Amino acid sequence: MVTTTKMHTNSNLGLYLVTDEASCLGRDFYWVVEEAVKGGVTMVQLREKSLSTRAFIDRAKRLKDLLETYNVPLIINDRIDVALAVDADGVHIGQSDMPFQAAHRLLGEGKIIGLSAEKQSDVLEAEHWNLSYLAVSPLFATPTKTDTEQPWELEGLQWAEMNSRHPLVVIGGLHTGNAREALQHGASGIAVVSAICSAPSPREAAQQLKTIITTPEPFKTLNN
Ligand SMILES: Cc1ncc(COP(=O)(O)OP(=O)(O)O)c(N)n1
Ligand SMILES: Cc1ncsc1CCOP(=O)(O)O
Ligand SMILES: [Mg+2]
Repeated sequence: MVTTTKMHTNSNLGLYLVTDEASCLGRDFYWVVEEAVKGGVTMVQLREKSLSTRAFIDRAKRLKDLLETYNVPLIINDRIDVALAVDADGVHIGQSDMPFQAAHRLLGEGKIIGLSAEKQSDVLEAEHWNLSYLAVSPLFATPTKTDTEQPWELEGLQWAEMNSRHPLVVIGGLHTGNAREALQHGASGIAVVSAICSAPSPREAAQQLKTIITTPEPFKTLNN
C-alpha cells in the first residue's frame, strides 16, 4: 500500500460526480444529481458536449441553484465562458481545452481549476501551475469516453502520485469494486459518471462509494 501525505487535502474531492445525461437512462437529470448528492457526492461537474451555449447556461444556472442548497460546488467542463456566466465554483480543463494560464487569468483568484493529465509529461508540466486537482485520466478504459490516450492503470497512478504535488482525482471505469485500490495507489478523489448516473439507485450507489472513500481500510496483521 502506498501512503500519501496528499490524501484528502481538498475535502471537496472525495466523491466527484461528472454528469452525462445519456447515462441517466431516461430519468430526470436533476433528480439523478440530487439523489447522488443526497448519497454523499462532494462535487459535481456539468459536462455537456452538444448543448448550445444558451442551453448550457440555463442548465448550469438550474444546477447551481440545486447544488447551493446542499453546499456542493459546481464545476463546468471545458467552457470558461459558461463558468463565468453563472459564477460557477470552478472549471475542469483537458489537454485540448483552454490552457491553464488563460483560464486562471479569466477566472481570477478563488476558483477551482482541475486539469486532466493523460500522460507523464502532462503531470510534470502541471507542477508549474496552481491547480486545485490533477485528474489521472482515464485510470481504466471506459465506454463512457473512448477518445482517450492509453489508460494509466494502477501503476501509472502510483507514478503520478510520486511525481505530482497536486491532489489526484481518478476518472474512467471507477466503481465500488476498484475505488479502494485507486485510493490505495494515491487518489484523493474518485470521479464517476456511469457508476452513479446509470445505477438503479444513484443515491445508494453514491452512498456505497462514499463509504469506501471515508472508511479507512483496517490494518492487515501478519495472521490474515
Ligand atoms: C474530473 C475529470 N477528469 C477528466 C476529465 C476529462 O477532461 P477532458 O480530457 O478535457 O475530456 P472531456 O471531458 O472534455 O471530454 C473530466 N471531464 N473530468
Ligand atoms: C469524462 C471522462 N474523462 C475521462 S474518462 C471519462 C468518463 C468516465 O466515465 P465512467 O465513470 O462512466 O467510466
Ligand atoms: Mg475537456
